[in-house]
Amino acid sequence: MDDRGSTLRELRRLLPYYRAARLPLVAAGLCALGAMLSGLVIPLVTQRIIDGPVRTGDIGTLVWLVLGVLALGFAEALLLWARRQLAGPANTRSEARMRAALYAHLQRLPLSFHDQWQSGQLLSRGVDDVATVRRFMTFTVIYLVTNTTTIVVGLGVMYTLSPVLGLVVTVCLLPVMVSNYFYENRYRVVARRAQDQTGDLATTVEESVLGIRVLKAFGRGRHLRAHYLVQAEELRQTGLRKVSILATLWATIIVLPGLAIAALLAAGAFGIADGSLTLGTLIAAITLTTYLSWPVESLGWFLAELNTSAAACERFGEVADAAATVTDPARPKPLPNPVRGELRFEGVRMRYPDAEKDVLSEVDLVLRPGETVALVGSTGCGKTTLTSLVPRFYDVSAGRITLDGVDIRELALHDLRGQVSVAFEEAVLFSATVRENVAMGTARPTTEEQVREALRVANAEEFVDALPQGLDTPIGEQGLSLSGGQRQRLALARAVIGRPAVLVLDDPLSALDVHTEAEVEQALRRVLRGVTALVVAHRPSTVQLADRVAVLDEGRIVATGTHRELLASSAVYRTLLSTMDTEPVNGMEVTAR
Ligand SMILES: Nc1ncnc2c1ncn2[C@@H]1O[C@H](COP(=O)(O)OP(=O)(O)OP(=O)(O)O)[C@@H](O)[C@H]1O
Repeated sequence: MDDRGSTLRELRRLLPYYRAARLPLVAAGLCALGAMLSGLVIPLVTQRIIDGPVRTGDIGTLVWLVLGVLALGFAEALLLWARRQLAGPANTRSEARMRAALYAHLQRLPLSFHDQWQSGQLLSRGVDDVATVRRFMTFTVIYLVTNTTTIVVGLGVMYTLSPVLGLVVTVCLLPVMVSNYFYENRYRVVARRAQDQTGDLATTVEESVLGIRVLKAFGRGRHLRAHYLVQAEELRQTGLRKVSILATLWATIIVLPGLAIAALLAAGAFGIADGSLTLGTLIAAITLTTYLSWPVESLGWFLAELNTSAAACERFGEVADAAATVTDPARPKPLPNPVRGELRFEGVRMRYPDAEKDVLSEVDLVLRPGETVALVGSTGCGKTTLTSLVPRFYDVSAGRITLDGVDIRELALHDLRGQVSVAFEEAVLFSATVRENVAMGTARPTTEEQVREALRVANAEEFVDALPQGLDTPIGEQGLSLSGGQRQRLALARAVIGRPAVLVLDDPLSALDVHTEAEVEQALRRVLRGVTALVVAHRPSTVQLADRVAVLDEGRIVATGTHRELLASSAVYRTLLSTMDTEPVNGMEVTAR
């Protein structure tokens, strides 16, 4: 009972997406019902033919009755065609609506959600589960209703033909219904498991494709393949379990209508012998039972599909219902005009969901407009976490961050992110052209000159022009066809194209070799001109770009000042520098004194 309730509850979630499709779906259902009923009438006409013209030799009536059977056959075919024509377009539209809604919601969901979800699980929900739901709405729902109606009407007709034969058929078909009910509950559990395992498998495939270089470099391909095979085997076992449940169900289902026909023949023979039944009635009853076999047999299949779809809806809902915790305020404040870019951290505390302690416990820091501040600290002390609070990838747990005096949570996300640009340690590019990748840095339409200007600032115009199709050169997934330094410079161009007031950079130099580092460093110098920038520094060369340095230690900013000031005043800073790359950069003294 509870299960049935939850199946319906899950399916109710489809209403918003399928509301617009309800008229075509009802019309398609009526067509399917009409087709079924026209098929049901055929046995009755057969009875008339056998008990009428076949016995009396009345050819005129025979012709009309045969024409009637033909017309019914045509009507059935036409109605089935109309059902597909009506249900198909409406359902594919709703499927697209579901996909679009899920995709949009995935964009809204905070990083804390994405941290916890495997991409393969999201992929299988957006692709497989939505398709399962569409199949359900195209076939299952319609046939569950029409088949049940056909069974009820068919049994009614059977009882009007002969109550005894009606009873015989009911007794034989009842166990089919019961076993349908019994098996579909078991099938539901296995169906859900199979869907989850498909998601796990998709995650493994995706990760091994994205990480193919690492796998090859470390020779771990074989290991991951073994892992993949284990997962594939688990999925296969679940598939076999599904097959086994369905096989038992089908065996029960197939044998019983056969038994019904045998019982009808036996009971009918007695009826004809004692004159209580005509031959026409017996043949009509047998034809009717044969006709009812499919609706009865398929009921189990459709109930299984109902459960698969309920599981798909449940899985869809796990994402669609996840709360978008980082959202626009109810009444966003307007951005100051012009934005000066003063960034202030006031008593900022941050703890990740489910974490036991704070990463940041009391961060106070002011970045003056146009100033570049390098953030240094030991590994894992929370530098990336601090920078990711500025574009509100995560929200502070306490305290506040202000931009020109306005709490960033009071700004519309769109406004905030229009003013705060980011570039990460690893430059992430998309499988699109250079132009599209750079233009992605702003929501505003961009001209070629603006893209070029951004590339110039990022020291990237020259190498882009040397690419086979210049700005229109497609770059592979993740930009793997470019060198590390080229990728990083494109990422910087993307960060500056929207002319942000604030730049947040997670050491763009740290993943580069010395030669490439010099190219990107040059780009960074230009990028940082005129904007407020918070730059995580893993290398002395990055520290060198900053006007001031802030030292993060044990969740707090323990010292701020110029490099020289800190060398003189902060023991933590000196220790940190001694653990960094100690190579002097451009004559700068970086080693601990
Ligand atoms: N998404 C997350 N969920 C939970 N904990 C996280 C998450 N990201 C980081 N952490 C934890 O927060 C702490 C700070 O991580 P963070 O990446 O901010 O450090 P970091 O100073 O940038 O490190 P590094 O210098 O090595 O890049 C670490 O203990 C890390 O395990």
